Amino acid sequence: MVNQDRIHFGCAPIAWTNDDMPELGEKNSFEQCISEMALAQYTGTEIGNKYPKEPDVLKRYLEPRNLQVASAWFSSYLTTKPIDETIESFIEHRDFLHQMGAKVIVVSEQGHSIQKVDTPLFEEKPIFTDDEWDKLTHGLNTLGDLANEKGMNVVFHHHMGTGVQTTEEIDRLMQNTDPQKVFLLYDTGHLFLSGENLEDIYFKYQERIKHIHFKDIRGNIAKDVKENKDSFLTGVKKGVFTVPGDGAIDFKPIMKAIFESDYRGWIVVEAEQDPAKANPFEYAVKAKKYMDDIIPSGNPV
Ligand SMILES: O=C1C[C@@H](O)[C@H](O)[C@@H](O)C1=O
Ligand SMILES: [Co+2]
Repeated sequence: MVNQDRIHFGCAPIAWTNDDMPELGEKNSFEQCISEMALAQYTGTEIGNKYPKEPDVLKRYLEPRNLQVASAWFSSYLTTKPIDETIESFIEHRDFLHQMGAKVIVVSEQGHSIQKVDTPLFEEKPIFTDDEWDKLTHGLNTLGDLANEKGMNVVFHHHMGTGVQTTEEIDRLMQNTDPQKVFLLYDTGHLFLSGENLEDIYFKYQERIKHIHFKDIRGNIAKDVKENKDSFLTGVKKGVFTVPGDGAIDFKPIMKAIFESDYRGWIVVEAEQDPAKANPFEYAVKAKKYMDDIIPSGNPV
């Protein structure tokens, strides 16, 4: 199978409107967002808070623009709340994504997360206890079973400011979950900002990686965020994240590794920054051009 049939490029709405900080891009409309993604030659999207909630309505907007739903974020609280609460909201989310034709469900553990809290990102990340790790890994296996019921997969999102951020934490999560039930989302921006080795992690988990987020890091701003003890969201507002090709990450070896592996699925450009400073359409176009340029030769997309 040629790569154009197995690897697809999507774009996340977070560059137009940021669900964590609705004041960023509040005037950008849903239709502007999806029309600009399509114009920039993406064929998939994730879901933002301005998207219609009813599958039939959303399909009516996406189909004429040749956009599919790649996935959508789900916050689990397996370490801090009764599992039944997570299961109930997960099933609703799973069924919506299933109706939209998505194959993977992005799950991030938000128990003790400082992602949305005004706390120094590099000093205060949570560290799970052994008991919390057990709750998390057992709970994820349960969510994995629920996803598999619909022919879908859970892809776990390691994330800055959460209990699963570093290589050691990703290793522990992968080792203690069932490889048939829990897969990995590979997010370049979070790995780089955390100081992890991107290629090592790709090679180690290539069989379990079923969804990819591409974002780049502005090195000077990352340094500033660290020195100023800024929070995650302050870092975003300062512009720590940008699109692939615009920052410090070398995406060429990563793209090569992805195309030479058996990866099938989406590469979603997900670069949250202030749309008033970084025009989302211009950055989406720039990212697509950069990615097309670095696809290893012999793999037209
Ligand atoms: O996948 C993601 C979804 C966002 O809400 C999150 O904060 C971002 O950093 C991310 O990687
Ligand atoms: Co991400």
